[in-house]
Amino acid sequence: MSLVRVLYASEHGSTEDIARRIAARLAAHGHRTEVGDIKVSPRLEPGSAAVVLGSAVYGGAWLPPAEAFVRREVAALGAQPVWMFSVGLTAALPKPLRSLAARSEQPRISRLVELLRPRAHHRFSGVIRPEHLGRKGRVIFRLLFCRYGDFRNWAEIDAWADRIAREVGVPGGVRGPGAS
Ligand SMILES: Cc1cc2nc3c(=O)[nH]c(=O)nc-3n(C[C@H](O)[C@H](O)[C@H](O)COP(=O)(O)O)c2cc1C
Repeated sequence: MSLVRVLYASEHGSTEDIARRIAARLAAHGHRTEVGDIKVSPRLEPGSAAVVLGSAVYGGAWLPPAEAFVRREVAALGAQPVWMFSVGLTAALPKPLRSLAARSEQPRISRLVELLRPRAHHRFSGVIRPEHLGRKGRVIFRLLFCRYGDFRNWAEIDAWADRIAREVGVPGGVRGPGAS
């Protein structure tokens, strides 16, 4: 059974949980998986047949270690199918802003997607708590009518992982940005 690496960068843990859930789901489909924290292991270990790569989004960008990882490992990643996911706060926004944010371009992340040309790039909602923000951030958050909470949609995450589980090992004719 070929190995699928699920690699993540997380600041407060919500992206790590999503990465572990994706890996568990892939394992449930019979794939061999390994989960890795990019901050701890900043190189792509050899031996995988596919990679699922995700980062929390801060200031419209992936966390610096995740961005650096993509740029450093672009050649090795290009030799195997890659799926990307970003974890942000779309669901924390008030309704009128939510769909706008979901559709809006995040240029720094788009550049990574263009570089890696993953089979898919998916944006998940994560977790936002008052203690994650400074005083100014909390004021802005309130002024924008944002909500604190855990907005992870596990059914959506499972469904995405299930699609990956089905596609791993299928020759890569569908390779392309495929942002969703
Ligand atoms: C200071 C700060 C800045 C953030 N900036 C963004 C952002 O630009 N875009 C976004 O979608 N989410 C943003 N978020 C939300 C985080 O991506 C979200 O809380 C995510 O779940 C964090 O993942 P982690 O728990 O793995 O660190 C921000 C959160 C904080 C605390």
